[in-house]
Amino acid sequence: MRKETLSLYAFDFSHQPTQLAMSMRLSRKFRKATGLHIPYKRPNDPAAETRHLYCANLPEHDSSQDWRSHPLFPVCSEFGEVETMFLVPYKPVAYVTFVDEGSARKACSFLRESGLSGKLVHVQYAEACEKRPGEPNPAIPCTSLSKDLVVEGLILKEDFLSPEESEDTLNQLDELEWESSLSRRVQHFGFTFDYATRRVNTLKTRAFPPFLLRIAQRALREKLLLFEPDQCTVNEYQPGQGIRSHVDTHSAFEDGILSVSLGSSVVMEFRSPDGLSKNVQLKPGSALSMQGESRYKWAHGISNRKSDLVDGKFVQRCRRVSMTFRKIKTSPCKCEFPEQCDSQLAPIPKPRTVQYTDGTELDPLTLLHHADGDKEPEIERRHVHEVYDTIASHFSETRYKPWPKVAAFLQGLPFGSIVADVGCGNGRYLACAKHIAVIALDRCKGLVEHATEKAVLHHLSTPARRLNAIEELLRLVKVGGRVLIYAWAKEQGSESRFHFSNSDEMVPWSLPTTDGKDNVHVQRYCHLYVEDELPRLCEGISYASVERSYWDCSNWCVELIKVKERNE
Ligand SMILES: O=C(O)CCC(=O)C(=O)O
Ligand SMILES: [Fe+2]
Repeated sequence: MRKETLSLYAFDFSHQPTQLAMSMRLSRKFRKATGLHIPYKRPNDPAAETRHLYCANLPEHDSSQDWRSHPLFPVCSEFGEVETMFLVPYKPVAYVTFVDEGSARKACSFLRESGLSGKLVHVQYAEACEKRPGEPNPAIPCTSLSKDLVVEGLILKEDFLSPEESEDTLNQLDELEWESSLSRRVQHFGFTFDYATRRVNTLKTRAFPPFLLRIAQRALREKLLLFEPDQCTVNEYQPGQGIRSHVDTHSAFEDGILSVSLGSSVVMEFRSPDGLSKNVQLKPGSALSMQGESRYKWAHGISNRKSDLVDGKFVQRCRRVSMTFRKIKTSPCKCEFPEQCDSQLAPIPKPRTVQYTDGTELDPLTLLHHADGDKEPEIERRHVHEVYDTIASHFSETRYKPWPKVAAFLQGLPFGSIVADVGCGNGRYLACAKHIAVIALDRCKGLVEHATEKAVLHHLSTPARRLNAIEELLRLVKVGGRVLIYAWAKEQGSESRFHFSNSDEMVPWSLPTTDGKDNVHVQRYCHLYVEDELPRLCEGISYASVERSYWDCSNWCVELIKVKERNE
């Protein structure tokens, strides 16, 4: 019974379900077993001839070997330039990408007729397909050796702790209390680092225990740390858990950040703003020191997956515990990388007045006081709706990553839930959770079980309109349904480019022009929420209760539950 009801609403949001990989079973099973995605798929049109060939029934190979040493390479090269080959691990299968379709066609006919080394080869055309987020990219080199690190300022000391010391340290950490407010368990020593704001909380302190002090002293002697650390964060990662790509806040910490690994090995990914990627395997007992360019310019992160690809082989992850040692910074950062530096970010100009097309010129915030009754306030019409119409496509290009806590909210909803995403923008949350149906609000009156609202409430210019919007969201959900609301915070995190002094501000948006001339700046009206403002606004709503209220990604957020019908 339950199943039947669910199947009505459980939409599959994976785009193009027909586009499975070349050998569908191979690809699915392979991905399940290894976590690695084959970067090719069967062409949409079965008759299409592409520049990629799928070749099966090949002689056995070692997928970590250089593809140029595979016997298929010289044969294919006879017909044109081979751009790359992908040797599928554990399978006698390879994909060959030529620079042009003509060469692929010739090689395809030859291989179909003559095979390889006297053996029949099964050949089909394939299409290249994007790697999915979180899957290892076999094209990014991964090293576990210090000598191969090519990121300036990155130092890897493989046997920093002996296996006995590593085990002993892990046991000592496990005897202490873990905090579990994040998705990962953490411990803080010295000052506390707040992962939400990515800033240090200088009030909370907990002394370094002697075993951590000893490790810190050794790192200092070995120049893996440049300053005596006064902050250490211990992170626990279960298989499948990671940390999103980030540059440790420049203004929060001095140069020289040290990560010591315990338990399992993991691959840490480094990305430079110039588009370069490098992967580093961190083995248990190793110490990775980020100094200079690697600390200030490169972002580092760990993908949420269960195994990593190292030298073409899969390494399963187990529980990993890392100790990150840092020295907090008390003055603005003056590094050589201003584009990555929160202390040196240039603010977008904020003119006092705006010249409107009808010739009038005024300070837009003066419009705020002319809001009258039910009519759409002038400030929202000119500085929210008209502005978003102008910037829509550029805005959408810059908003593509789902925020983890919003995604977690969606993922935590019961199977088959129906969700209204109010203010869904370019729909970046549509594919976050496949077990729920995310539908347009106005088409599903009365059907919606839960609602999320992001980036709408902070554009409403009066308290009455804000309350109305929240009540409207609650009207849409059933009793027991949840409403998640995000609204911009006056207290911005360190990664934010904005600094707000007032609760109502004009926030510029810089729009690139198509003719390459100077960017145009448009002004968006925003009401910035202070701590507790959202829950206080909701307090007067008798038919809903505030389940949670928190700060995330420079927004204040509330999660409400509708406890009864409005008029009950
Ligand atoms: O777990 C690690 O090795 C790194 C942690 C990290 O990058 C951080 O806490 O900023
Ligand atoms: Fe970090």
